[in-house]
Amino acid sequence: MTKLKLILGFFTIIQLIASCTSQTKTENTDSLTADSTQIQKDTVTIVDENKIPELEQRMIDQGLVNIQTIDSTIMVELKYSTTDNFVHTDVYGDLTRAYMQQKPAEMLAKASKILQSKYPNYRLLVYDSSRPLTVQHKFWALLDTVPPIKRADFVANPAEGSIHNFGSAVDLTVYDLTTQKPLDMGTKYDYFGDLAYPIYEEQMLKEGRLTKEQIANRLVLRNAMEKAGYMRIDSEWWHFNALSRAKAKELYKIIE
Ligand SMILES: C[C@@H](N)C(=O)N[C@H](C)C(=O)O
Ligand SMILES: [Zn+2]
Repeated sequence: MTKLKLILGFFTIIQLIASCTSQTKTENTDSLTADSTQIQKDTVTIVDENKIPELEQRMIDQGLVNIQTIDSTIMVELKYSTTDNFVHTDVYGDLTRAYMQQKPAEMLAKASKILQSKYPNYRLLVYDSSRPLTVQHKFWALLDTVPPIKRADFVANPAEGSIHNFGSAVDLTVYDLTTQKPLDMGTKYDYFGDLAYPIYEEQMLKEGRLTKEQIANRLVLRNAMEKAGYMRIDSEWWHFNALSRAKAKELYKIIE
Protein backbone atom coordinates (compact mmCIF):
# COMPACT_ATOMS: atom_id res chain seq x y z
CA MET A 1 0.00 0.00 0.00
CA THR A 2 2.72 2.46 1.07
CA LYS A 3 4.71 1.43 -2.02
CA LEU A 4 1.66 2.15 -4.28
CA LYS A 5 1.18 5.59 -2.68
CA LEU A 6 4.84 6.38 -3.29
CA ILE A 7 4.53 5.43 -7.00
CA LEU A 8 1.32 7.52 -7.41
CA GLY A 9 3.01 10.47 -5.72
CA PHE A 10 5.99 10.20 -8.06
CA PHE A 11 3.74 10.34 -11.20
CA THR A 12 1.81 13.32 -9.81
CA ILE A 13 5.09 15.25 -9.39
CA ILE A 14 6.16 14.36 -12.98
CA GLN A 15 2.77 15.58 -14.34
CA LEU A 16 3.07 18.83 -12.39
CA ILE A 17 6.55 19.51 -13.80
CA ALA A 18 5.32 18.77 -17.35
CA SER A 19 2.32 21.10 -17.09
CA CYS A 20 4.49 23.92 -15.68
CA THR A 21 6.91 23.60 -18.64
CA SER A 22 4.19 23.73 -21.32
CA GLN A 23 2.54 26.71 -19.61
CA THR A 24 5.82 28.62 -19.64
CA LYS A 25 6.14 27.91 -23.44
CA THR A 26 2.59 29.16 -24.10
CA GLU A 27 3.21 32.29 -22.06
CA ASN A 28 6.40 32.95 -23.96
CA THR A 29 4.63 32.55 -27.32
CA ASP A 30 1.89 34.99 -26.29
CA SER A 31 4.27 37.69 -25.12
CA LEU A 32 6.40 37.28 -28.26
CA THR A 33 3.37 37.66 -30.53
CA ALA A 34 2.33 40.81 -28.69
CA ASP A 35 5.83 42.14 -29.25
CA SER A 36 5.35 41.69 -33.03
CA THR A 37 7.88 38.91 -33.22
CA GLN A 38 7.11 35.34 -34.27
CA ILE A 39 8.13 31.85 -33.28
CA GLN A 40 8.42 29.72 -36.42
CA LYS A 41 7.42 26.05 -36.46
CA ASP A 42 7.59 25.84 -32.64
CA THR A 43 11.37 26.18 -32.73
CA VAL A 44 13.57 28.81 -31.11
CA THR A 45 13.89 30.78 -34.39
CA ILE A 46 12.72 34.29 -33.55
CA VAL A 47 11.98 36.72 -36.41
CA ASP A 48 11.91 40.40 -35.57
CA GLU A 49 9.56 41.93 -38.16
CA ASN A 50 10.79 45.42 -37.38
CA LYS A 51 14.39 44.65 -38.28
CA ILE A 52 15.26 45.44 -41.90
CA PRO A 53 17.55 42.78 -43.44
CA GLU A 54 21.06 44.05 -44.24
CA LEU A 55 20.65 43.48 -48.01
CA GLU A 56 17.31 45.30 -48.02
CA GLN A 57 18.81 48.25 -46.13
CA ARG A 58 21.65 48.47 -48.68
CA MET A 59 19.09 48.61 -51.49
CA ILE A 60 17.09 51.31 -49.72
CA ASP A 61 20.31 53.31 -49.20
CA GLN A 62 20.93 53.08 -52.98
CA GLY A 63 17.53 54.62 -53.70
CA LEU A 64 15.70 51.42 -54.66
CA VAL A 65 12.01 51.17 -53.77
CA ASN A 66 9.79 48.36 -52.52
CA ILE A 67 7.55 47.72 -55.55
CA GLN A 68 4.56 46.94 -53.33
CA THR A 69 4.66 50.50 -51.99
CA ILE A 70 4.07 51.69 -55.58
CA ASP A 71 1.40 49.05 -56.33
CA SER A 72 0.14 46.92 -53.46
CA THR A 73 -1.72 44.55 -55.82
CA ILE A 74 1.56 43.21 -57.22
CA MET A 75 2.27 39.82 -55.65
CA VAL A 76 5.80 38.84 -54.60
CA GLU A 77 7.36 35.45 -53.99
CA LEU A 78 11.13 35.80 -54.19
CA LYS A 79 12.14 32.33 -55.36
CA TYR A 80 15.80 32.94 -54.49
CA SER A 81 14.72 33.52 -50.92
CA THR A 82 13.49 29.90 -50.84
CA THR A 83 15.06 26.60 -51.86
CA ASP A 84 12.54 26.23 -54.71
CA ASN A 85 14.92 27.57 -57.36
CA PHE A 86 17.49 26.25 -59.82
CA VAL A 87 20.35 26.32 -57.29
CA HIS A 88 18.17 24.65 -54.62
CA THR A 89 19.60 27.10 -52.10
CA ASP A 90 18.20 30.13 -50.30
CA VAL A 91 20.62 32.78 -51.59
CA TYR A 92 18.68 35.85 -50.34
CA GLY A 93 18.29 34.85 -46.69
CA ASP A 94 15.86 37.13 -44.88
CA LEU A 95 15.15 39.37 -47.92
CA THR A 96 11.51 38.72 -48.88
CA ARG A 97 10.45 42.06 -50.41
CA ALA A 98 11.06 43.03 -54.05
CA TYR A 99 12.97 46.24 -54.79
CA MET A 100 13.60 48.13 -58.03
CA GLN A 101 14.77 51.55 -59.14
CA GLN A 102 11.90 54.09 -59.06
CA LYS A 103 11.29 54.33 -62.85
CA PRO A 104 11.27 50.54 -63.48
CA ALA A 105 8.98 50.13 -60.43
CA GLU A 106 6.55 52.70 -61.88
CA MET A 107 6.65 50.91 -65.24
CA LEU A 108 5.80 47.66 -63.44
CA ALA A 109 2.84 49.31 -61.74
CA LYS A 110 1.69 50.46 -65.19
CA ALA A 111 1.93 46.86 -66.50
CA SER A 112 -0.08 45.71 -63.48
CA LYS A 113 -2.85 48.23 -64.28
CA ILE A 114 -2.90 47.27 -67.96
CA LEU A 115 -3.19 43.59 -67.00
CA GLN A 116 -6.02 44.15 -64.53
CA SER A 117 -7.96 46.45 -66.85
CA LYS A 118 -8.33 43.51 -69.25
CA TYR A 119 -8.30 40.65 -66.72
CA PRO A 120 -9.59 41.84 -63.31
CA ASN A 121 -8.74 38.50 -61.68
CA TYR A 122 -5.14 38.41 -62.84
CA ARG A 123 -2.17 39.74 -60.87
CA LEU A 124 1.53 40.12 -61.61
CA LEU A 125 3.52 37.67 -59.47
CA VAL A 126 7.18 38.70 -59.08
CA TYR A 127 9.79 35.96 -58.63
CA ASP A 128 12.87 38.21 -58.67
CA SER A 129 13.79 41.84 -59.21
CA SER A 130 16.94 43.49 -57.79
CA ARG A 131 19.73 40.95 -57.44
CA PRO A 132 23.19 41.58 -55.93
CA LEU A 133 26.28 40.99 -58.09
CA THR A 134 27.57 38.45 -55.52
CA VAL A 135 24.52 36.28 -56.27
CA GLN A 136 25.05 36.73 -60.03
CA HIS A 137 28.60 35.33 -59.58
CA LYS A 138 27.17 32.33 -57.69
CA PHE A 139 24.61 31.61 -60.42
CA TRP A 140 27.25 31.89 -63.16
CA ALA A 141 29.66 29.55 -61.35
CA LEU A 142 26.95 26.98 -60.58
CA LEU A 143 25.92 26.71 -64.23
CA ASP A 144 29.46 25.79 -65.29
CA THR A 145 28.29 22.69 -67.18
CA VAL A 146 26.86 25.05 -69.83
CA PRO A 147 29.44 26.74 -72.16
CA PRO A 148 29.67 30.54 -71.47
CA ILE A 149 28.19 31.54 -74.85
CA LYS A 150 24.99 29.53 -74.17
CA ARG A 151 25.09 30.17 -70.40
CA ALA A 152 24.59 33.90 -70.96
CA ASP A 153 21.14 33.11 -72.41
CA PHE A 154 20.09 31.88 -68.95
CA VAL A 155 22.26 33.84 -66.52
CA ALA A 156 23.93 37.12 -67.49
CA ASN A 157 27.73 37.06 -67.26
CA PRO A 158 28.68 38.80 -63.99
CA ALA A 159 31.71 40.29 -65.76
CA GLU A 160 29.21 42.49 -67.63
CA GLY A 161 26.52 42.50 -64.96
CA SER A 162 22.88 41.54 -65.27
CA ILE A 163 20.25 44.26 -65.59
CA HIS A 164 18.87 42.71 -62.38
CA ASN A 165 22.10 43.91 -60.70
CA PHE A 166 21.06 47.49 -61.53
CA GLY A 167 17.53 47.13 -60.14
CA SER A 168 16.03 47.40 -63.61
CA ALA A 169 14.98 43.86 -64.60
CA VAL A 170 12.20 41.66 -63.28
CA ASP A 171 11.31 37.96 -63.45
CA LEU A 172 7.59 37.34 -63.14
CA THR A 173 4.47 35.47 -64.14
CA VAL A 174 0.70 35.99 -64.03
CA TYR A 175 -1.32 34.74 -61.06
CA ASP A 176 -5.03 33.89 -61.43
CA LEU A 177 -7.02 34.80 -58.30
CA THR A 178 -9.89 32.54 -59.45
CA THR A 179 -7.87 29.33 -59.60
CA GLN A 180 -5.39 30.52 -56.94
CA LYS A 181 -2.55 29.43 -59.24
CA PRO A 182 -0.08 30.99 -61.67
CA LEU A 183 -1.03 30.61 -65.34
CA ASP A 184 0.43 27.62 -67.18
CA MET A 185 3.33 29.05 -69.19
CA GLY A 186 4.58 25.71 -70.51
CA THR A 187 7.66 25.57 -68.29
CA LYS A 188 8.57 26.35 -64.72
CA TYR A 189 10.41 29.55 -63.79
CA ASP A 190 14.14 29.22 -64.61
CA TYR A 191 13.67 26.30 -66.96
CA PHE A 192 16.85 26.68 -68.96
CA GLY A 193 16.08 25.18 -72.37
CA ASP A 194 14.48 25.80 -75.78
CA LEU A 195 10.95 25.45 -74.39
CA ALA A 196 11.37 28.68 -72.42
CA TYR A 197 12.54 30.76 -75.42
CA PRO A 198 9.92 33.26 -76.67
CA ILE A 199 11.62 33.16 -80.11
CA TYR A 200 11.00 29.41 -80.46
CA GLU A 201 7.33 29.43 -79.45
CA GLU A 202 5.94 28.94 -82.99
CA GLN A 203 8.35 26.06 -83.58
CA MET A 204 7.47 24.49 -80.19
CA LEU A 205 3.77 24.76 -81.07
CA LYS A 206 4.35 22.98 -84.42
CA GLU A 207 6.32 20.26 -82.63
CA GLY A 208 3.52 19.86 -80.06
CA ARG A 209 5.79 20.83 -77.16
CA LEU A 210 3.78 23.94 -76.25
CA THR A 211 0.00 24.34 -76.48
CA LYS A 212 -1.86 27.33 -77.96
CA GLU A 213 -3.14 28.11 -74.48
CA GLN A 214 0.35 28.18 -72.95
CA ILE A 215 1.52 30.58 -75.65
CA ALA A 216 -1.61 32.71 -75.16
CA ASN A 217 -0.84 32.88 -71.43
CA ARG A 218 2.69 34.07 -72.16
CA LEU A 219 1.22 36.73 -74.45
CA VAL A 220 -1.04 38.00 -71.65
CA LEU A 221 2.11 38.70 -69.61
CA ARG A 222 4.21 39.96 -72.52
CA ASN A 223 1.54 42.33 -73.85
CA ALA A 224 1.04 43.98 -70.46
CA MET A 225 4.79 44.31 -69.88
CA GLU A 226 5.58 45.60 -73.39
CA LYS A 227 2.73 48.12 -73.32
CA ALA A 228 4.26 49.47 -70.12
CA GLY A 229 7.64 49.87 -71.87
CA TYR A 230 9.42 46.70 -70.76
CA MET A 231 11.47 44.65 -73.23
CA ARG A 232 11.43 40.87 -73.40
CA ILE A 233 14.54 38.79 -74.04
CA ASP A 234 14.85 35.93 -76.54
CA SER A 235 15.55 33.11 -74.08
CA GLU A 236 13.23 33.43 -71.03
CA TRP A 237 9.46 34.06 -71.05
CA TRP A 238 9.60 35.40 -67.44
CA HIS A 239 12.42 37.98 -67.80
CA PHE A 240 11.85 41.65 -68.75
CA ASN A 241 14.24 44.62 -68.87
CA ALA A 242 13.09 48.17 -68.17
CA LEU A 243 16.02 49.55 -70.18
CA SER A 244 19.23 48.48 -71.93
CA ARG A 245 22.30 47.37 -69.96
CA ALA A 246 24.22 50.44 -71.21
CA LYS A 247 21.49 52.81 -69.99
CA ALA A 248 21.19 50.98 -66.66
CA LYS A 249 24.95 51.32 -66.14
CA GLU A 250 24.82 55.00 -67.02
CA LEU A 251 21.92 55.78 -64.65
CA TYR A 252 22.31 53.44 -61.69
CA LYS A 253 24.94 52.04 -59.34
CA ILE A 254 25.41 48.28 -59.29
CA ILE A 255 24.09 46.41 -56.23
CA GLU A 256 27.18 44.75 -54.79
C1 LIG B 1 18.69 33.55 -63.68
C2 LIG B 1 17.51 34.05 -64.47
N1 LIG B 1 16.39 34.13 -63.62
C3 LIG B 1 17.80 35.40 -65.09
O1 LIG B 1 17.37 36.40 -64.58
N2 LIG B 1 18.55 35.40 -66.20
C4 LIG B 1 18.94 36.64 -66.86
C5 LIG B 1 19.49 36.39 -68.24
C6 LIG B 1 19.95 37.42 -66.03
O2 LIG B 1 20.71 36.83 -65.25
O3 LIG B 1 20.04 38.65 -66.24
ZN1 LIG C 1 15.70 37.64 -64.96
